[in-house]
Amino acid sequence: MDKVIRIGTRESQLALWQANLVKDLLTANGHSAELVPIKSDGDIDLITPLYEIGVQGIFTKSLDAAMLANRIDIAVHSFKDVPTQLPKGLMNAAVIERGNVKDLLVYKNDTDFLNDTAYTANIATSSIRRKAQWLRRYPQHQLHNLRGNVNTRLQKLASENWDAAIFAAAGLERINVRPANSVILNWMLPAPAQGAIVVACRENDGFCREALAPLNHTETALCTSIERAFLRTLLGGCTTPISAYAYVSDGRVVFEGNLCSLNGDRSITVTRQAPVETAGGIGKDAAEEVLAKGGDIIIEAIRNAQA
Ligand SMILES: NCc1[nH]cc(CCC(=O)O)c1CC(=O)O
Repeated sequence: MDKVIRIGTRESQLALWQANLVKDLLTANGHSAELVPIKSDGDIDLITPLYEIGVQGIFTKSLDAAMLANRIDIAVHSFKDVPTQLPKGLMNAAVIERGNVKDLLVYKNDTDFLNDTAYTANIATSSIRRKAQWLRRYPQHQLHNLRGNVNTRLQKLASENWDAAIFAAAGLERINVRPANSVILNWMLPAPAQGAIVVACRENDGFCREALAPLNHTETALCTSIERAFLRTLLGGCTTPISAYAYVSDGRVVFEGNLCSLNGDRSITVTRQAPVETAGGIGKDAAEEVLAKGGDIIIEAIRNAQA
């Protein structure tokens, strides 16, 4: 009998859903696996916006520590929460096929306010990427902080006097809590790796690496690695409104990346296309173009504002 693979997970409904998916995939391949729920700092303080906490990997570091201490064997993460610099000794061993990548607006009554330029709508999100893109499109709106897991955020929206709140569609759809009052924001460019799930393990754990290899979805792994290379090249250690999305169409990777100022008054978008076989470098390339087009000045301004 195989050893039982210990799967570390956060305790939110979405995290447990994602961990159970990985457990089912491993079990279907003949492995034994069990869930080990672990609290993350990002789930304990639900008031402070994440960009103010400023810690890279706030959702992932408790699981990373548990893996390095050999209390769990693998960890399941929303890929967009994973820092581009992994702790020494850990590796991303599989990227699961991507779900819905888009952002979703959940509204209270109707979406008429989107077409009424005289109305100051109240929109809730704690994501600086969503804030910046929203303000670029709707500069007259008022934004409010909204933290917590998907379920707490939906409850908070119901109890506050806000017009709408922004979520990752994948988060709501996976656990079946997408309200009827919701619309996909097709114009909003998602966070790098949004909608994708990654499974990490110890680099020296050959057994888990082999068990996870068949779970890797090549196309999702390629697209998210391009998006994360864009992020890594732009990110000088500060929290910045950076978006990126890559997908494969007719054997080609189509990429779009964006860097925005905090209030959305400046925005640089870069696009790239390349055949799948040679697309590995287009995320880094695109980021260098953003920097050359004035992105370095936007990043410097954000760094000064956050210092
Ligand atoms: N930052 C929190 C987070 N991390 C992953 C998801 C949703 C699932 C995903 O994007 O893969 C969410 C919630 C949200 O952004 O609304």
